[in-house]
Amino acid sequence: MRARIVAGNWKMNTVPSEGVGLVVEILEKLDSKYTGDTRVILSPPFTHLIDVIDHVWEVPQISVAAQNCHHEDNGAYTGEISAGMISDLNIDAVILGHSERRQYFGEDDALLAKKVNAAIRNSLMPIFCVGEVLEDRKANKHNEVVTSQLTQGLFHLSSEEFKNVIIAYEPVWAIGTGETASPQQAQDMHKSIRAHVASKYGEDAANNVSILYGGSVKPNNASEIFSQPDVDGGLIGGASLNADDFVSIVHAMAPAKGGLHAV
Ligand SMILES: O=C[C@H](O)COP(=O)(O)O
Repeated sequence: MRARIVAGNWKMNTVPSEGVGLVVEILEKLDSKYTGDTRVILSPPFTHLIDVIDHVWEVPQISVAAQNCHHEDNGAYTGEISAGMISDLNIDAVILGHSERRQYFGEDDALLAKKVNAAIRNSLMPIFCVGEVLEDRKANKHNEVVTSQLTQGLFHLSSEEFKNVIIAYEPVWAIGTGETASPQQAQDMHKSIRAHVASKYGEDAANNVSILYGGSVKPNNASEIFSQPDVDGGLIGGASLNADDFVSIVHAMAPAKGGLHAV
């Protein structure tokens, strides 16, 4: 059974002291011995990773993810951070392919495929983001765009490696805009992604991969989106910066939806 996950992507927000305050508040509100059946992932900026992992490492249901990594393991890449450096901090995962990385930093599928390899090589789970821009959606090309992103960026992995992947569908037109995909639009895309995974890796892999929705998820719309059968949780941006909102979104994952496997 696939994991149900709510991940908070803090993006380039909070200074380290504020980040520690946020994680402490989240832990208080979740209960510091959180044992809920929704896995929680916190993804702060690089500068806060050590502080955040220090606060959550004893809570088995909470993991920490970095927001990016370089595709090489080391070398003359001033200012960059490798997957091995992140992994050595006992971080579990890394977000790759976020639309902001694709849009503002020119990351294409070929580069992302190398970053995915670096993550897997260093025991980090890639949280691989895909999603179409508004023009693609209007031109009815959204499925084509997303399946191509998956094929080019992820589907070079072996079946064994693919077991460590989380997919996040984030329609670019819904990120930070207050506009969400409708629950049906999210379900349709998640179903299409799962079918595409099945065509490459088989039904078991498709049933076991967690597919998160991201794009203006808030406490007032999370339950409806999460209730869709192929939506296994969320990748939350803005609302993850407010402990009350984030915890309320974690609680919006319906317990009846199924079990959990280790991430
Ligand atoms: O990684 C998170 C997504 O970009 C969603 O951000 P948002 O919840 O602020 O729309």
